[in-house]
Amino acid sequence: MSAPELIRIVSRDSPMALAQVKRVRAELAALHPGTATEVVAVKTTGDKWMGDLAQVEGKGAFTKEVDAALLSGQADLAVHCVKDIPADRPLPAGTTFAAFLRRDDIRDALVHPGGLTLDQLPDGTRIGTSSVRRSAQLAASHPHLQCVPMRGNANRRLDKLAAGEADALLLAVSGLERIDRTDVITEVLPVEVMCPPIGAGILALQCREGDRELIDAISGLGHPATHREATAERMFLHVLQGHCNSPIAGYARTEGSGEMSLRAKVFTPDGKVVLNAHEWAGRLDPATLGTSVAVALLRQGARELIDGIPH
Ligand SMILES: NCc1[nH]cc(CCC(=O)O)c1CC(=O)O
Repeated sequence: MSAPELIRIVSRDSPMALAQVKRVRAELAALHPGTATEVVAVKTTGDKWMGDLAQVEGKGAFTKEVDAALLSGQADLAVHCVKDIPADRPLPAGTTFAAFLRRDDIRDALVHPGGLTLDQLPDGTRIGTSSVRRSAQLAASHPHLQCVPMRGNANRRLDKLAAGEADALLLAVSGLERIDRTDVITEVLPVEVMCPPIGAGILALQCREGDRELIDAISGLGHPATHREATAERMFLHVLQGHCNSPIAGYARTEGSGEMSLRAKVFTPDGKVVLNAHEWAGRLDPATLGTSVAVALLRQGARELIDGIPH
């Protein structure tokens, strides 16, 4: 198989994003030993702005500058967390997903410097999170805890925790693995306790549409089950027209039998209303499964819940 001599990889410049690029380079080196890679690191609006994401057109705050580097030809390949790619609009015109890497852990973890688990946290414990998905689920299951807004990349949040801005954090296990900080995890929360976001733990490799040789070379890094899961989850979010601050959670899972199911939830921010849906793919293709689960939630009133949150 022929592969380009040089691939310029663009990504955010956070420690987590750069670790993701390192994985991509390692997988590329194994598959195409003759191909050199270069890293183009960019700061995104989402990294620079520490206020409410909705105020900086939240959708795409972590992807806009990366996409621009790809489209302008400054780079050839973009690495994104699927979780951060808006699903309520198409990918930027002229770009396409060339591969989804094998999925990492999809769960969230509790980080509590005192070593407590979620059920052991005392009344009024301040959990640093700006995620409506996390705060709604916590409000439902642990109403005695208090969420305080916290943004910034995972390393910065750990610094803020150490500085006393919160008593505990919820962070993605996969993210902590990538920055090599699983040592701070005091409890990995089962998906039944904290339903993950759409696209959790998946890295997408995005190229320019016309770049045939590169797309062919990259597609060898793709993981088929992850690709199906990402497709089902993103179609689900697309049909719901979820936004960056949506009270939406869900995950597709491929069982040992090879069959995939998609479970999803929509909440009110106070966690008092939780809509649930779970369907098996059966003969449905992944995108149709995503549509079907979204429609099931829309029938239960999901539209009102999603639109009820400012964005
Ligand atoms: N919001 C930032 C972000 N985007 C993706 C991940 C985790 C890694 C992933 O799911 O791919 C994180 C950190 C977190 O939520 O703790």
